Amino acid sequence: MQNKWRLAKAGFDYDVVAVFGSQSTGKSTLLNRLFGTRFDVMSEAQRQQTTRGIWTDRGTGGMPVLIMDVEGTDGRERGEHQDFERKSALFSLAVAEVVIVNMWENMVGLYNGANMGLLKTVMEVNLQLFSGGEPKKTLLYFVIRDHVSAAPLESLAATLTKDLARIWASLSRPPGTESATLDSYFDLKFASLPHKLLQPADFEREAMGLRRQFTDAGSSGYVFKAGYKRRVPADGFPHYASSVWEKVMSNKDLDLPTQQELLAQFRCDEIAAVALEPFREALVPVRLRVQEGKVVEDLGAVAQAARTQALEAFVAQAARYHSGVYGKKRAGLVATLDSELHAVFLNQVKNASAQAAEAFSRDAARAIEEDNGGGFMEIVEKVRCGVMARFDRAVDGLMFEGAPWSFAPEKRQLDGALDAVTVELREREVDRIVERTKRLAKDAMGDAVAEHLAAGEEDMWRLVMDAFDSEASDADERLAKQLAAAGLIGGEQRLVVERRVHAALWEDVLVGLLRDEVSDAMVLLKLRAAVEDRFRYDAQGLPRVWTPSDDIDAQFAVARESARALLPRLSRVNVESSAKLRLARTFFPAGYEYERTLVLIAPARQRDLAKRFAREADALYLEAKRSMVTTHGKVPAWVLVLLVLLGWNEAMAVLFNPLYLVLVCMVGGAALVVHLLGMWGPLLRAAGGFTGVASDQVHRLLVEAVNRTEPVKPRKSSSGKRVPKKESDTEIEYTDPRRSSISKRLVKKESDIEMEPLGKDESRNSSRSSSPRN
Ligand SMILES: Nc1nc2c(ncn2[C@@H]2O[C@H](COP(=O)(O)OP(=O)(O)OP(=O)(O)O)[C@@H](O)[C@H]2O)c(=O)[nH]1
Repeated sequence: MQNKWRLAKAGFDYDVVAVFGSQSTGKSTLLNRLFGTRFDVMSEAQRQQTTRGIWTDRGTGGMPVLIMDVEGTDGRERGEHQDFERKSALFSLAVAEVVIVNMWENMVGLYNGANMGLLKTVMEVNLQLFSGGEPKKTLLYFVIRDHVSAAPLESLAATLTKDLARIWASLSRPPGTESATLDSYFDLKFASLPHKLLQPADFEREAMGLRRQFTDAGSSGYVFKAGYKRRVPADGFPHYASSVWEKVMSNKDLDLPTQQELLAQFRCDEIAAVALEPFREALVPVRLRVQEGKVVEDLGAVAQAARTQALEAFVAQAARYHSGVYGKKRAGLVATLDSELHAVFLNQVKNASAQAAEAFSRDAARAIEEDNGGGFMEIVEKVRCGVMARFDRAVDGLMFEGAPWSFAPEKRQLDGALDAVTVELREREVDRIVERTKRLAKDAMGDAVAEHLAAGEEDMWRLVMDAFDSEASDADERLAKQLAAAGLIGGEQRLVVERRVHAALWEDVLVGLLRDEVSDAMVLLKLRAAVEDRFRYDAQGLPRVWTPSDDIDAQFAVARESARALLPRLSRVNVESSAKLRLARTFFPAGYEYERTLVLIAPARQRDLAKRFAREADALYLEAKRSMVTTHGKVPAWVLVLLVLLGWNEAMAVLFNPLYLVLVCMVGGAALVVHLLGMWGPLLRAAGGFTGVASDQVHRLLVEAVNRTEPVKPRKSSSGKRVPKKESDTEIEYTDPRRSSISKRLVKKESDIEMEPLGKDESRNSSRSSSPRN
């Protein structure tokens, strides 16, 4: 249809004509005249059958007509294959809309002649083919050859019509067609041609006139009327013809409606397959990009164009076929197109979703970071709107008219993912606010806590708790303002955050500060300050100078006991006075056990500290005793006598030497002044200190001198770090504890503090002070 006759794209605009008749009656000659074909014509000299089987050709001069030259009936050569006549008639009537019955004039009226048998066969097979459905008319065009008699064509036509009616009446018709008349199945048309050999010129002229009826659609006798068409689209003709032929040759029932449905199914599938090819090709590049995780901007447009093109190509060809089959096949094609598109679209939506979630998380975090005054929720909502708008744009392009899909579930899923990111960001924001609140609280409470604990007064916990309560109230106020400004949360959720902040203020801030204050070094410092406060200074805060009349033991016992009483007080937080903690159940988060944080110094550590304090206190006591011996020691009488005897000459020399006398008087005067002022104790201590410093200096110089001669490796700690020199390790300045807090007097950090030498226990203490806890 395509390669030889160029008719495949003709749709329904083509016609099929077949010629029947007895053998060698000039059928091929007639067809060649009418249609310009080149069917073989029997040679004049050799009378034998020329046409065997059925031959087909297209009319020349652009005629969209297929002509079938059918083997003539009564063929002697066929012999036993008599049923070929019936089969060829069945096939021709199934395919051709116009059947030319070629006969000699002298055959007209011969009812028992070969032609009548042929006509009977034609009518029978026609009934077989069309009785099932809507009757399809066929034009029977009788061409009477060698019309040489005087009988007019009308008379011949009437004779033939009568014969046909008789045959029709004699047919046993299938149920439902009993009352059907001949003309409900056939139109009859008659023409005659002069003798080809006797009247060649007339023959040619009239043959040309006949030709116009087949070529000139405008002529009144035009034979190819729309009602005769078998409605087999040109591109389906080969399949239809071969399928009919197959049925005919295998003697199977042949009904045209079924054949046409089968043809429609076959052709619609073929057309759909062809239409799908460019569609799939157009999708390949975008599908690849989508599979790489990209969002393809023009995916919707590309897909829609490819889909429309495929459908149009299908409709253009398939719509000519059986409407029921076509409808189903079209729906099938649409389903295939849409399912392939949907798979790509789903990937695109998945990519768009992932990109939206990522962009939201990143952009929102950045916008919060660069916050220029907008509230948290305002910022997040703005970013979210932008992200969702981008997602909608990517998805909207995929929703074209009649599309059976919706991406609402994917959008809901994305909404859920963005909600989760929002919650995460909000928690991070709340964490930041809580951290800020904690920092402020630490700054605010740090000094007060240190001061109250350093004073160690009976009511120190009340003061500490007052400070905590007040800070907690301030923090609540600050938090409420910050949360409101950020538009973060309110109501129940705010209460939850508040309680979380309370727990942080309590444990991370206050208890943290308190634990710093009750480290070993700090506790020992406090205890020592407490004992010194009572033992070394009098009620007016002046340093004591011990005299033999003082009861050092009693004074020391009182001072030590008062200091010892401080240790248990420091060991546990007393929250009785806190109004906030009285309502701990609603103040802290549910399940928070603040009681476990109350113990600051465990009993074992308390015992250890008590021992270490006792040793330090003993040192104070011994120092006090020594100062009294130094100040008030008595010189024995024999020493004085010995002194007079041995120093008589020197004394006389001094007395009689004016220079020495003046010097002695000055020294004596100064000593008298010191004595009268009661300054011997401090003076001796100052002298002792000076001697100590001088001895240290000498010691250092000696060590340096030795080191210069013999290099010594630097002393290292177990961790490999250089250990500072002992001489500069400790630098503690003591002043009146009633005038400033102990904490402020601590110049070096606690780990650097080293107590005074304590004889045999020194090594044990020093090893304990370098333990990890310290
Ligand atoms: N008398 C007469 N002879 C004709 C006419 N047309 C053709 N012939 C001759 O009849 C013979 C058979 O012609 P074909 O055209 O081959 O006849 P056919 O019916 O096609 O023959 P088969 O294909 O063998 O059945 C040829 O020798 C023709 O010259 C005609 O109109 N009148």
